[in-house]
Amino acid sequence: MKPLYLASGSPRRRELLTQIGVPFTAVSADIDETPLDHESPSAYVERLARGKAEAGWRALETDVDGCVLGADTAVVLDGQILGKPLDQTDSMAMLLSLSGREHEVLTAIALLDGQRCESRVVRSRVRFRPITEQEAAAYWASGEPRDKAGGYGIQGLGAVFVAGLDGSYSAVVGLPLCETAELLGHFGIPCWQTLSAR
Ligand SMILES: Cc1cn([C@H]2C[C@H](O)[C@@H](COP(=O)(O)OP(=O)(O)OP(=O)(O)O)O2)c(=O)[nH]c1=O
Repeated sequence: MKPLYLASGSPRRRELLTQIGVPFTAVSADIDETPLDHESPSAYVERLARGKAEAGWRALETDVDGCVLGADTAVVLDGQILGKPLDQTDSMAMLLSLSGREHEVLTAIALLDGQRCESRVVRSRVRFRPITEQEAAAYWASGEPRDKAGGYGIQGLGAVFVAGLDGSYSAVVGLPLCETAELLGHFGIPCWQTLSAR
């Protein structure tokens, strides 16, 4: 089986990939995440996922037989991309804008080897219950929003705001496992084999 590299510094993505039993090595893939003018959220996450996979590939140098997986997640409200909060004011404004409403979470994955790159964009809808200013301040103080797109983590304390989800839970956390497993299969890296060998 080809060695797999995960081009990500996200602990969530590492945990999710571990969940489906595929052995991998994490490599860093720092790229510029500034959206282009007039770029749609879907084009944005796909470009970044591909860019992270390519940056990971360049970091490998010697292992030309390997495969590199990159991913990117964006929270989208009224067509606007909400990134990671800059500070408490930004975080609270983000959370209060999501309060009592539905938003989209887009996660793109890209898988690359020496010959080709394949990518997918997974779209989920998340509905938040109304959130008070006091709750938004207390949530910031918990430390959870800091490194997360849209300023919340569905897998953590942020779950108390989530009244509904239509889509992929793992995609909201950062790596859509159904689609990731499918792409890995296209590149000759089956999850099932590893799972049945446990
Ligand atoms: C919406 C949401 C996002 N997130 C996280 C997943 C990602 O780590 C982060 C989105 O930012 P990304 O830029 O997609 O990822 P990252 O910078 O954390 O990691 P890397 O680029 O190195 O792979 O937000 C959650 O953990 N839970 C959630 O519910």
